[in-house]
Formats: sequence, structure tokens, C-alpha cells
Amino acid sequence: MTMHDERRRDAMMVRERADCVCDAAQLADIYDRMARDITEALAEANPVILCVMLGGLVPTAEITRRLDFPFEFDYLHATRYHGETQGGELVWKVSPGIDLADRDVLVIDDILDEGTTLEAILGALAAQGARRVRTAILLEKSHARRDPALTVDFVGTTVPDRYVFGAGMDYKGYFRQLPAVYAVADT
Ligand SMILES: O=P(O)(O)OC[C@H]1O[C@H](OP(=O)(O)OP(=O)(O)O)[C@H](O)[C@@H]1O
Ligand SMILES: Nc1nc2[nH]cnc2c(=O)[nH]1
Repeated sequence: MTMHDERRRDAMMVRERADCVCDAAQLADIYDRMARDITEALAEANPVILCVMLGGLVPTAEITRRLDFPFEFDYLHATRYHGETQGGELVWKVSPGIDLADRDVLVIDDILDEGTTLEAILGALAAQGARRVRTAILLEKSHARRDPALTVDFVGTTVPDRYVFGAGMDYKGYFRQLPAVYAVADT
């Protein structure tokens, strides 16, 4: 069996034992509410919406298809989990291509965990001259390991302090496509 086969087999076993912590119907309600709140705040602001790849892809698609106002769209790619379940050093792969000087910006990502990724993104966007940066994060992980000063403008819901996957989030690269969110079972 190759290393890839083993990773796939491990992922399938983890999925079988995982607990659903947010089902597809709950996610749809969450996306509706986030889109309403974002519309209220940004419909007249001509914003740039930035998807944080990769995990932000699904929440960004779900939220933006519910937004019926003009905005420009771009992405950035910053990652620190590298297909594993423990965070490491943040690596910037792609910076936003649109000039952000004096723009209202909305960053959409899947999960706020230790906050390292979001802090770095906010620092980078400020350095690019964005006028105001708001943040929309589907899931906020419930624990005390991040700086309490780091707040999010639009939060979907909170999840327990367990590794989660689905709705854009991966388990070792797998299962981003699942329409619900699952937490890895204790070993
Ligand atoms: O709050 P933190 O502890 O920094 O973790 C949150 C980040 O971790 C995940 O990204 P990851 O590095 O796994 O890359 P991915 O989006 O490609 O899965 C997620 O998409 C967030 O961007
Ligand atoms: N997929 C996934 N990525 C994360 N990045 C930080 N925490 C998590 C998590 O629980 N799941």
C-alpha cells in the first residue's frame, strides 16, 4: 500500500467515526443569516471580497451567491496546517491581486482556531492600504488559546475544540466537499 493509499484509508476511517456538529440545513440557515448581515453592512460600500484559499472556498461560494449587490472578488492563499491537524508556520502562497488601497474589504474564511492565520492576513491587508477590513468566518472554535482582542465581524457559529472537517475544511486534504461539518472522534 502506498503512502497515499494509507492516508486515504485513514481519512475514510476517521470519517466513519466522526460526529456531525453542524448539518447541511443548519449551515444553510447560517449562510442566509451571514449574507443578510453582510448585505446590511456592505451593500453600499463597493467592497472587495477576498476568499482565503483553500478552506474559504466553500463558505465564500455559499455566502457570495446570496449577495445581490455589486462587489469585486479576489482571493489570497495563506496556509499553516499543510494537510495536517496541527498548525505550523504560516506560508503565504498568493497575495490579493486587486489594489486594496482605500477599499472596504471583506475576508471570508472557514474557521478561526488559534487566530494566527487571520492575524497575519489582517496585518498584510492593512499594509496594502485597505481602508477598513471586515471578517466573515463560518466557524469559531471554542477555546481560550487565541488573543481575545481578535474579533470577527460576521461569525457563522461556534464549534467545540476538536478538529473539524467538511464545508471547505479538510481532514488531511480530504472531505472539503462534504455538505456538513464533522468533528474527529477522540482516539
Ligand atoms: O486560526 P488558525 O489556527 O490559524 O487556523 C485557521 C486556518 O486554518 C485553516 O487553514 P489551513 O492552514 O489548514 O489551510 P487550508 O485553508 O488550505 O485548509 C483555515 O482555513 C484557516 O485559514
Ligand atoms: N480542517 C480544519 N482546519 C483547521 N484549521 C484550524 N483548525 C482547523 C480544524 O479544526 N479543521
